[in-house]
Amino acid sequence: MSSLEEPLGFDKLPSMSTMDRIQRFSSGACRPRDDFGMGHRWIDGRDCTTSNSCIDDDRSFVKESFPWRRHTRKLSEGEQHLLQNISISGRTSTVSATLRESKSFKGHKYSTFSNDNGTPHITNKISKGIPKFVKIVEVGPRDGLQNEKNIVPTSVKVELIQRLVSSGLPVVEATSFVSPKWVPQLADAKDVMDAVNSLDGARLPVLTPNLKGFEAAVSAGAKEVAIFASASESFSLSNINCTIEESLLRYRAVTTAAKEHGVPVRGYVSCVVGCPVEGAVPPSKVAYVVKELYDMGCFEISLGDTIGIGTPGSVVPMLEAVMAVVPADILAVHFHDTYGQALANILMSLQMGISIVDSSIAGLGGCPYAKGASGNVATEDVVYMLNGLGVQTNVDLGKLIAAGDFISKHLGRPNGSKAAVALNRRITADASKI
Ligand SMILES: CC(C)(COP(=O)([O-])OP(=O)([O-])OC[C@H]1O[C@@H](n2cnc3c(N)ncnc32)[C@H](O)[C@@H]1OP(=O)([O-])[O-])[C@@H](O)C(=O)NCCC(=O)NCCSC(=O)C[C@@](C)(O)CC(=O)[O-]
Repeated sequence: MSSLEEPLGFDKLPSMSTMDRIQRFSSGACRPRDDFGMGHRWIDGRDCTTSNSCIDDDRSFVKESFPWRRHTRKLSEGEQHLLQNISISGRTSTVSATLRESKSFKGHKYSTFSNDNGTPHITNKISKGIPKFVKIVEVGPRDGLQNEKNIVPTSVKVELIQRLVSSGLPVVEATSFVSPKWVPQLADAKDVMDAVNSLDGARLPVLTPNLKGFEAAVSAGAKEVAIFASASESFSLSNINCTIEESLLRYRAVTTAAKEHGVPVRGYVSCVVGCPVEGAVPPSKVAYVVKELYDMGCFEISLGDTIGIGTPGSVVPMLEAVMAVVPADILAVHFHDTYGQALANILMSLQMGISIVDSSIAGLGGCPYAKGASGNVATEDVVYMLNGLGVQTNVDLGKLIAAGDFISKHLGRPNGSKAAVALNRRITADASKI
């Protein structure tokens, strides 16, 4: 497939049905860890043995993990109550007293999906396995801006980074030390780093495509770097002008130098489900590149759906293949939202044990070498969803929205976050009970 027209589905991927895969990875579907030769960290809060059973004996959950199966059994009184209140037929959901509001934003409220009156089963089944804390890696100042045609002044980039850091984000990717001929927008990387180096409260990694970039980054004061490989040969060539194997060779040089300097290295793998040129990318290829980056010492590896083409149907087998070769807790997911699938993919990834999510303020972004791909999932939308799930991020949504408005205003376009737009317009006044 050479266009972005069709979503990748299981028909393009080997064996095992969607249901089987998803259920296998639901927190309730404990599996023998010997299958994958890994520890059991990936199943959050549950201790699973090699006999495919869980110590907390939640076998019923294995059968009943997902809502589409609910109709096969009799609902409890509480469950019926909840379902009645979540009216699918209505235009807006009317979840009422069963849900408790818990957060406020700019004087109006938005809720956390927290259930307190006799409907624990459904909620537990959906949220079990989802981590209590998710680390958000903000990529807006780098991934978000790299594709902007008009050069954004350094002072605006710096203010954006300051605002993002002050919102509580633990990691803000600041810029890239790449060739200015390839990405002119980030030619001011050194100046940006000079201005933000002294900021406290967040790590500020930068992208480095080779040793030259790494050395420039370190001299500019970067304390963490990221290398970026691809699971697609074509994308590797168009993005960094070398094959996958050549890139791994370069990155080995970078990770070796980084070890000497005591600089942590994050790894990226692009095109983890699809490539704009090659179409579907086999999960085994993604797993291969991930393992290479892991073995060369990357402390964290981000899986990039560069063109935003993935659905839970293609993301699950990809994660399955990757989790077979590296531990889930070093993995991050990085979804572009071209097809509006990013939040669904994130939710599924969380249910599979991922606890690090990349996102971009106001949904900015797109790769200059992946034409047609839109921005990353908006950080505001991710935080809104996680708040709703009761997952901690330590991010102040109000400050985040202000940061998104700031950069959107500068770029002269509407904020790409739906949550930000809704909360700004206060159109959620009534929906705040949802
Ligand atoms: C990798 C290169 C440099 C190869 O580019 P090249 O042209 O093959 O490099 P070269 O080694 O032949 O050198 C050519 C010139 O570039 C210079 N050069 C060489 N390296 C650097 C450097 N680090 N910084 C500054 N200058 C550099 C070098 O000094 C030389 O300068 P000249 O002698 O012509 O004056 C180039 O292809 C490049 O910079 N690519 C980066 C492209 C990019 O940033 N793409 C967006 C990244 S986003 C992404 O990958 C996806 C991600 C991470 O977001 C996740 C996802 O969504 O999937």
